[in-house]
Amino acid sequence: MKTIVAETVLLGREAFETLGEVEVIPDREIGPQHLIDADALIIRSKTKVTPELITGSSVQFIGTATAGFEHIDFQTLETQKIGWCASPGCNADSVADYITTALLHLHSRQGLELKNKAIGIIGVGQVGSRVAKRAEALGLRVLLNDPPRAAREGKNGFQPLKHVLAEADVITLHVPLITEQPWPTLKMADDLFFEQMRPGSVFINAARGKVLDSDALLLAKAKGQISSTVLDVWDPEPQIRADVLAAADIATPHIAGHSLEGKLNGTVQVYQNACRFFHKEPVWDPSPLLPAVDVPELKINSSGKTDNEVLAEAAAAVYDISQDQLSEEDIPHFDRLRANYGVRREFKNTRIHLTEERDELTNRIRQAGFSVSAD
Ligand SMILES: NC(=O)c1ccc[n+]([C@@H]2O[C@H](COP(=O)([O-])OP(=O)(O)OC[C@H]3O[C@@H](n4cnc5c(N)ncnc54)[C@H](O)[C@@H]3O)[C@@H](O)[C@H]2O)c1
Ligand SMILES: O=C(O)[C@H](O)[C@H](O)COP(=O)(O)O
Repeated sequence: MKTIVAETVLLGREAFETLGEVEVIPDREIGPQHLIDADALIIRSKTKVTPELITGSSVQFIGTATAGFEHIDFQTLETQKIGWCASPGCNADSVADYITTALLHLHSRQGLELKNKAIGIIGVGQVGSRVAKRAEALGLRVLLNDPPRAAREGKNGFQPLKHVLAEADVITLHVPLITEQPWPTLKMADDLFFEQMRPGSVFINAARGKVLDSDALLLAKAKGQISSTVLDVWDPEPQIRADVLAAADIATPHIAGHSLEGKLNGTVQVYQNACRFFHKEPVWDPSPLLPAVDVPELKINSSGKTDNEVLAEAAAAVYDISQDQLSEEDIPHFDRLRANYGVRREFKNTRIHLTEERDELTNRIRQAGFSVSAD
């Protein structure tokens, strides 16, 4: 069996060598010539699966080690009877850590009030539902919008978009990029969306760049409709727009899902699916390859501090989001920054020790994604 593996698939060679021959190729360079005699193609989001790439190849299975999968043309897969999988939820904790850190960063650095304010979560799937839990830990009232779920499960607990935009002080997008009716998300954050938002709100996009109409964001910002902007995803990537970058208070190179666990879970999910597809026994175990956690234990002197001050200290110690801040000089290096991204471990690996017993704070720290104990 021969597998073509995109270069940024973490430990892709190690995993797929247990099934046979592996060729590792830079993500954007994978071409039809590589797939002539390949059985499987394992990618992340930078490799676009188009008819030109796979027509005439011998590929039987394509796996993407990512949550999003709009880079795959499913009509061609169906016509060619090629099996596929994505990696649902692989990096949902990573994105939830990112959003929690971003909110706490704005709280500490820009005085963003979180307690008793409202957050509107657009798209309540793997990521959105985790963000909801974390947001409650920060004292935010949570408003949920997810029309596909509301249609399937009933409207209870979900609100119409217009209502969420009008009520929330923070809006965060966690929808897939969808171009078809009945619930397209392509440029869903347009002029009308921003007009309906509460003046002075915070806007966050860590979903996909094309879910946002960048010009509408710039206009909303110019009108003072938005107080702070957090952008992890861009339209286009990797040549991101300098004017949009300049409008973002927190600007990162599409790394919200790039925790070590997020990337590794993706590889494990595609490996297991490929094994099932080719009727092979999965034998690869990545756990001996995992490096030690940087901050396994964190002692925080909580006395005299608010819950969110303690949470901000914990979040910044585990993940300092300012290290990922993009500047205009970084634009030509966007892909490289992502490919060489350092090791970031998830909150859940860190145990927080408080210097005093505070039951409510202990619960909040746990709900924000950390382990916790009082000394
Ligand atoms: N920045 C990153 O690193 C990163 C990491 C992971 C995921 N993502 C992006 O975030 C998206 C969401 O991830 P997920 O794992 O939660 O996916 P998911 O499929 O579990 O959840 C998406 C949710 O959005 C809802 N939805 C669809 N259309 C909608 C609409 N028009 N309005 C409101 N809700 C709608 C769906 O019903 C679903 O509940 C992914 O598709 C991916 O594009 C980005
Ligand atoms: O959809 C996802 O899982 C994330 O956006 C992921 O980070 C995208 O994949 P990448 O561009 O990192 O290969």
